[in-house]
Parts: sequence; C-alpha cells; structure tokens
Amino acid sequence: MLRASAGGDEGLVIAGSLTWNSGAIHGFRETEKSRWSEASRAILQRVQAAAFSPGQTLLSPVHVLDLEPRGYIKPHVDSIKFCGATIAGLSLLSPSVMRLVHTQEPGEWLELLLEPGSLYVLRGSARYDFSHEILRDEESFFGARRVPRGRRISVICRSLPEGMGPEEPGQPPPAC
Ligand SMILES: O=C(O)CCC(=O)C(=O)O
Ligand SMILES: [Fe+2]
Repeated sequence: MLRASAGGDEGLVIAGSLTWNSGAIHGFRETEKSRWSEASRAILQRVQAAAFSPGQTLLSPVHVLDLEPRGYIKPHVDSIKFCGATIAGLSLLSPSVMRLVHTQEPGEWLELLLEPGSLYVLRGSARYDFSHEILRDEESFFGARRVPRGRRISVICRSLPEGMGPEEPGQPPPAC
C-alpha cells in the first residue's frame, strides 16, 4: 500500500489497496476519511439514520472509493470477518449500475441504477447471499437503457462485524 500525504491524518492511496477485496476493483484509488466538514457530517448522519439500526456500530473511518471512467468492480461479497451486517453506499458523480447475483442460484439476480446522490443499502440476504458488482462502461446498461460511465466516487459506510467493539485491539482495517 502506498500513501501520499493528503494533509492531516488522511492518506490518499495512489496505488495498491486498503481493502481485503480490492482485487475485485479495477481502475480506482481509495482513501479512508475520518474528518469531514460539518455539512458532510450532516449527510453522513442521514445515511446512518436511514441505513443502520441504533444498535449498530459503524466502522470508522469511512471508505471513499474513486473509480475512473473505465474502472469497475467485479462480483464479490464483503468479508464477514471485516464487515458487519450492513453496507451503505452513497454514489456521487457518474451514474452506474450495480448488479446483485445470488451466490448459489446465479439465475437469481437484480440490477440497481445508482444515480448520483443515491444511497443503496445491502443488508440481510442482499448482504450475505448475493454478490455485488459495478458494471464496466461497455456493459453498463439498466435494462435497455445505456448508462455511460464517467468517474464515480462512492462513500461507503459499514457496520462492525458482530462481536467486535469499536475500540477492540487488533481490529480489522477500517474498510473492507
Ligand atoms: O463503490 C461501491 O459502491 C461499492 C464498493 C465495494 O463493493 C467495496 O468496496 O467492497
Ligand atoms: Fe463490496
């Protein structure tokens, strides 16, 4: 993992990965962000209220993923070792298509059109029984509608794996 200083305690990753499953992600850079402006904090609080139950503790800092126009995310299920029951992603800039495919029944699938400013929440079966992926530009269709891909930034909040306290030593990387 290479880090370039972006000021303060935040690292801007220019190559390599922060996350266990970054092998699934192509054409990206990412960072973990713990300091936000007041306006951004208000938005993150709305995300938390909408996507998480009051009993859930969130992984901190928040994972920010910057996908270039040709970047994409291959199908994967976030590790249960490092990531709890809920994943919530705010999509910014370019629209994109997220496909969910049942890991045991590949004929069971659905696609989500992620408009800029939209929030998706993966929990329950969607979290554990379906892989998720972001389609590459050539395959980026929502039904018959072409969804051209530009640069996409996602802000991803995750709950802690069950049984893991926020201050527990040896905790996992903040993003999974
Ligand atoms: O960019 C997104 O919305 C999803 C990213 C993702 O699947 C991951 O980092 O595990
Ligand atoms: Fe993921």
